[in-house]
Amino acid sequence: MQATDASGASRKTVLSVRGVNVSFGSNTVLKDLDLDVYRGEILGFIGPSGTGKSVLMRTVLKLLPRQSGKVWILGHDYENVSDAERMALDMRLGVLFQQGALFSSLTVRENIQVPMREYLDLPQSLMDELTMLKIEMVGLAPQAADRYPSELSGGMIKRAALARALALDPDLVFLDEPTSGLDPIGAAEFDELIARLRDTLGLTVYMVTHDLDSLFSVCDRIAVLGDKKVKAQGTIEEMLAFDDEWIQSYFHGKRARSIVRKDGQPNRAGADAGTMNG
Ligand SMILES: Nc1ncnc2c1ncn2[C@@H]1O[C@H](COP(=O)(O)OP(=O)(O)OP(=O)(O)O)[C@@H](O)[C@H]1O
Repeated sequence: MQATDASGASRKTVLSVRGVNVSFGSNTVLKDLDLDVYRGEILGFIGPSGTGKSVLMRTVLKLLPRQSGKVWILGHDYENVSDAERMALDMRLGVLFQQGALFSSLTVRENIQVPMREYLDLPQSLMDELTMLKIEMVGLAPQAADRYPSELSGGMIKRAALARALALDPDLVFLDEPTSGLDPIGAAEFDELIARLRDTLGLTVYMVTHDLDSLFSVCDRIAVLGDKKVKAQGTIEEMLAFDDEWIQSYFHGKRARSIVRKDGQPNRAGADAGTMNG
């Protein structure tokens, strides 16, 4: 699908959400929500706690039902595809859930091979080879392959979970708060890794985050959830100038001061130094 942005440039849409409504009983979480994610971008998805960022990600992935609305992924109506098309589409998506969600009884190698076993029919030797490539790609030492999640640090768990999300060479990856729980240096390194993978693999990244550093240092665009819909989307510069109380206090509040300059422009040096997190 092609879309035209505000500058008139044509961009390929890899995820398109239109008019999505999600309620749990009388609790309406998302109402008439629209969102586009473009090929090759890193989109940061933010919003106050409990407003439905995870619900949207899970709804898009069909892990939660929606009452109405449409979701197109990589040009396909995700609701109306055959089982075979759905499987082919699922292989092009990678997901990193909050806390990593690795299987605790499996080693890192076995965790990474779960999607390979589910979707591919490969000899064990080839799976082992591919696994070691993924491990290297996310910056883990080869010895990490035989460790169990309980033997890994928080940062290693995130990297292992990312390696699993990349197991099938996806086009689009969903990351739910990938840097939460990491110290500022670990978080900055993880951001760099995501940016590098986007550049080298041509990934499109949909990232739910609370991390101001990530927004400033790696996100190309930001979408803000509020009032049950996407109430603003654009570049960091556009967000800094956006006339909305929550967005202003988010980007100009106490936490943000070291990464937003007095003139309201992003202080890239401050962001790169990884001085803020969480
Ligand atoms: N399976 C579910 N059943 C019922 N209510 C749910 C379910 N999942 C989420 N909710 C509700 O949906 C709302 C949004 O939750 P969600 O976890 O998406 O928020 P969030 O924006 O991701 O929050 P945070 O930033 O704190 O992670 C909350 O009110 C939550 O209680």
